[in-house]
Order: sequence, then C-alpha cells, then structure tokens
Amino acid sequence: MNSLSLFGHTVSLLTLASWIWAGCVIAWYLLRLPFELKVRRTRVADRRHRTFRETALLSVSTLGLGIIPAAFCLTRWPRALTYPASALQVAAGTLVFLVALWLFWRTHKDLGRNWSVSLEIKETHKLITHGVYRHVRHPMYSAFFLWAVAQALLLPNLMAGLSGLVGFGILFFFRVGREELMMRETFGPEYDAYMARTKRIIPGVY
Ligand SMILES: C[S@@+](CC[C@H](N)C(=O)[O-])C[C@H]1O[C@@H](n2cnc3c(N)ncnc32)[C@H](O)[C@@H]1O
Repeated sequence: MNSLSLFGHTVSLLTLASWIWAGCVIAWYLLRLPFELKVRRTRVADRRHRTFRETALLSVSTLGLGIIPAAFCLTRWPRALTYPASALQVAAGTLVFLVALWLFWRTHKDLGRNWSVSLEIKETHKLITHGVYRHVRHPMYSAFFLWAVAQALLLPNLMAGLSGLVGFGILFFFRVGREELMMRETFGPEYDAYMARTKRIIPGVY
C-alpha cells in the first residue's frame, strides 16, 4: 500500500509520513517554548564550556535532525536513495515519535530552570535526580535518540532517514563525557554517587 484516502483525498504514504515528521518536529519546539522563555530569566554562573566546538556540534545535530530531513520532505531529494514506504514502518515511526515527545516534555518538567541548550551552569543550579532523572542521567538525550529512530522509520530515504542518528550521535558522543565532567566539577561526590547508580540513556544497559 503506497497511498491511502484521507478526507476524500488520495495521499501517498510518503506524503503522510513527511507531514507526521514535520508535525512532530513543530510540536517538539512548541513544547520547549514555555521552558525556554522561563530559563531566559535565570542567570548563568559558568559558561566556560560553551565553546566553538559546542556550536559546531549543535549545528551538525540540527543538520541531521532538521535540515536534511526537511529538505527531503519538501523536495524529495535525494531521489535515488528513496525506497517504498511501508504502512507498518510509518505507524511504528509515529508511535516512537509520540514517546519521544512525551519524554522530552517530562525532562523539561524535571530539569526546570537548570536546563540549557548548550553546556553551562546556572547561578542557582541544582542537581536533579528525581522524575525521569532517577532512571538515567541523560533522558533528554534518550528523547533525541528516539526522535532520530522515529525519523529513520518515518522517512523512507537512506540519507534523510539516517541523518538524524548520525547527526545527533555525533553531538552525543562528543558532548556527553564533557557534560559529565562539568557536572562532577560542580557537584562533586553528589554527582559521582548519581553516576554510580544510573546509566546514561537506557536504564540498566548504557
Ligand atoms: C541539553 S541539557 C541536557 C540534560 C541531560 N544531559 C539530559 O540529557 O537529560 C544540558 C544541560 O543540562 C544540565 N544538566 C544535565 N544533567 C543535569 C542534572 N542531572 N541536573 C541538573 N542539571 C543538569 C547541564 O547544566 C547542561 O548544561
């Protein structure tokens, strides 16, 4: 099945999957907006870790999770790497994106004013170890990985589908060690103990 009827119109599965991807990405930023407005009023104590390298990593991630898939949804480029969409794949991708959205919202609720896009420490920074932070140290990164998996399922194109896993994977693996070092420098034994009882992104596994 490569097309279906929606409100009397025939829509290809690929078009539907592109709309779902775009809708979930818009929802992601709308969910973040109130938290982003709130943290703007929180003063930063340490921004030594907000380096050019951080900006480069954020750009690579945005390219893989946003720009390349958006270009595919709008232009179908690169056509040669597209394969037939399957309804099961689109349904699974939608489900994974919904779980990612929930987890992303939950991490913002738990982190509150301690959240920042890049690596920094606020003046009133508190170590959060409750809510979803009880299960893993980096649940927001788990949510981003789920977005990347959902993208791979939703977009039947080898480049647009997999660019999220590559782009966010690069950000994660080059950032996570530095973030943990920054947290250990700030919170000392409290963070060491937290590290000893939790995994990074998958409870009990990694
Ligand atoms: C983009 S957020 C990601 C947070 C976390 N790595 C995650 O994936 O859920 C990065 C900022 O969150 C803050 N942060 C990370 N873990 C934290 C924790 N357990 N408690 C409070 N702040 C934390 C750090 O100050 C860092 O600059």
